[in-house]
Amino acid sequence: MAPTGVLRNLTLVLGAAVVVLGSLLFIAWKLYFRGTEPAGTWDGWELRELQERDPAVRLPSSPALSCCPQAVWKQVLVLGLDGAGKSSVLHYICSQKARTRISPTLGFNTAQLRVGGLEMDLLEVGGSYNLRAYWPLYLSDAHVLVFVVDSVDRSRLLTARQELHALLAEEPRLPLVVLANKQDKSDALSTEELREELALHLLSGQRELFLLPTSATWASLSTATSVLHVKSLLVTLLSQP
Ligand SMILES: Nc1nc2c(ncn2[C@@H]2O[C@H](COP(=O)(O)OP(=O)(O)OP(=O)(O)O)[C@@H](O)[C@H]2O)c(=O)[nH]1
Ligand SMILES: [Mg+2]
Repeated sequence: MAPTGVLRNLTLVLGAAVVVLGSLLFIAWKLYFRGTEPAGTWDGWELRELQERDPAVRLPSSPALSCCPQAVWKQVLVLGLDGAGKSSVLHYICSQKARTRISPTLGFNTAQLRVGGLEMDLLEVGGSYNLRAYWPLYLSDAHVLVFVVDSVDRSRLLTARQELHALLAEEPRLPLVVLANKQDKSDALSTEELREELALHLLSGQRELFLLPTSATWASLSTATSVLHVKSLLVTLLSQP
């Protein structure tokens, strides 16, 4: 391999390692301080984008004093291939607004939502090839996995299926919410077709498993494919004892 190729690969690996370290630090930070932030409502949300170059610098400032120490903290891990719509879905869930332009996630995004006594951290790890190797590191803290699939991207369905099955092989009980995203597109596969293509029956077993059609566009705000249904489902799932 030419020296420039080696250097490029080395840079990619180092970049990804920095991302992972930063996000693990962030999770540790959240675990350490969980329950010490003020409670809010669906309107009380934050979305942070932490890029690969300076993850530590962008860590949140010191948390506020405790007002609701009894709040229950849960983490939702949002994964899926690059371009599937993870950031769009997150943004929509948190702000109830669709975004017309969104950049690929180079590291990870995190958002916080509070509903009554439930505090949810939603963590998206980018879906590009070099970041997928790190997905399994985030599973152990997750209470629910949301896996977003581009319902139009037929050529990569097999890859999505392989990544999902590999991830869950070691997690037989982790609840799974699969989002059949981009249902607004005319050539989108239906949820039944996707259930088959992703071989979801092999993943059901002991876990709770849901497959929802979604669309993270303005036009779908009040339709059956609205991402807002995901929000309700997550609250229901995570409110269980
Ligand atoms: N038509 C349509 N486009 C969507 C939908 N959701 C996302 N998109 C578009 O798909 C592209 C990728 O969306 P992202 O949200 O960045 O995808 P991602 O899964 O976060 O990708 P990575 O961060 O690279 O892993 C963007 O151009 C979005 O505007 C949807 O429901 N319908
Ligand atoms: Mg993204």
